[in-house]
Amino acid sequence: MVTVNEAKERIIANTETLPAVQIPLGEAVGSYLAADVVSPIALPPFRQSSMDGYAIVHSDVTEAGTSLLLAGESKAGQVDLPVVSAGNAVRIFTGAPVPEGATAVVMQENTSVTDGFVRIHEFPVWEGKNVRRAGQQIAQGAVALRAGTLISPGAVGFLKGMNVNEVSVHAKPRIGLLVTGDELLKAGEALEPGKIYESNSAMLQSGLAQAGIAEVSISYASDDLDATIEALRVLLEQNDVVLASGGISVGDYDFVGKALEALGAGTIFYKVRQKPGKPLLFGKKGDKLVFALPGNPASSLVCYYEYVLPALKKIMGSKEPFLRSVQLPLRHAYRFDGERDEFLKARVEGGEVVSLDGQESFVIGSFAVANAIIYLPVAQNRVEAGELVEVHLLPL
Ligand SMILES: Nc1nc2c(c(=O)[nH]1)N[C@H]1C(S)=C(S)[C@@H](COP(=O)(O)OP(=O)(O)OC[C@H]3O[C@@H](n4cnc5c(N)ncnc54)[C@H](O)[C@@H]3O)O[C@H]1N2
Ligand code: MOO
Repeated sequence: MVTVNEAKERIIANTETLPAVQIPLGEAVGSYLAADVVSPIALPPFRQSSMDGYAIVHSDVTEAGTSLLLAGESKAGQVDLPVVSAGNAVRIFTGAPVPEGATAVVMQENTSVTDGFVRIHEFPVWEGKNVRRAGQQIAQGAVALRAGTLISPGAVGFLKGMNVNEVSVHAKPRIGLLVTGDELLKAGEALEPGKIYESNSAMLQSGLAQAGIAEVSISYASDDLDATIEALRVLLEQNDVVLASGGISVGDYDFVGKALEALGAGTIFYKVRQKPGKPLLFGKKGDKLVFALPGNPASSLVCYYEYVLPALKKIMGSKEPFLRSVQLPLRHAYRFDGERDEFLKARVEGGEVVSLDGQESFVIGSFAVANAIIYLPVAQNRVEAGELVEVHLLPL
């Protein structure tokens, strides 16, 4: 049995980031950059107006009410531009090039036009007002995004704007998922005595999809040693990471541990001093990782968020693989006995956190409405209302 921290350390120490692959930017959301991206151009590429109004020489405006001669126009995309000289103003629009000679733009709401003259109703107008400098967002040749950055929609917009259409990201792991349990029914089958509907595979697959891993091979094995060995053998051959659900405790029909042993997978740890999820096993066969997740749905999902997801994020190149952790006051007092650290399904609401009803490991309904997990080490087993606790935010 290892502690929570030791389990996390061993996982990170035994997890390698996958090599880089070049992919179209349009497919990169959810991937992590494998190399710094250097901007091939300055952004903006030229001086731009940030307002619809008039481009002027700022020092011409000596008082509110100064009149300037209207001398041409610059609209977005225009190539041939007038030059702005002292005493003149050029009509200009948002995003349009600021003509040579102009040092500021006055928004049109602060002007009035009569007989070919523009009256400026503001004072002072400083140099650079309403003008976006060339390279103000990023200079040509500067690092736009660092290796390890998650490609988000914002990152896609940023890179597209500099005409970067392909990126070097870390490859995503191929995941194999083994579902065990003779009591499990597939979707649509009629409910029978002693049976339940299988839900862990879809739950884990949704978590993986949210982490940007769409392809998961799922196998099912009956509660039988040979069937479990064969299914795991194939999954280990064809994937980078294998997850197994159920069959990892001490019952007579729990075969996942024995099957991994028979396949020569080394155990890096078995059992974590935690509730739920105690019987978690983490092992390795060559460079393939195996997580045997306890079958209880809430145990399975806690282990997924706290251990599997960080491993997968490190494999994909994330430099911050664990759930974001914050300290928040607990709304209610909470006590527990026993020797295991606790992970509580929780909701962060209005600057505090509340633990939800239904903390048993077979209860998944509380997870369905949770947005966080509270982590309470044994040393903090008597928490008063308002006391700070460690909260891990779910990636929702
Ligand atoms: N004598 C002991 N018994 C148990 C111990 C122990 O230390 N000594 N540990 C308990 C703990 S803690 C957990 S957690 C479970 C883990 O058991 P397994 O990983 O072997 O899981 P199963 O027995 O196969 O299933 C447990 C539970 O979850 C349901 N289940 C399983 N798979 C699915 C699925 N795909 N979808 C939905 N539900 C699933 C299953 O029907 C069981 O109710 O062991 C305790 N026992
Ligand atoms: O660890 Mo089990 O998940 O307590 O029920």
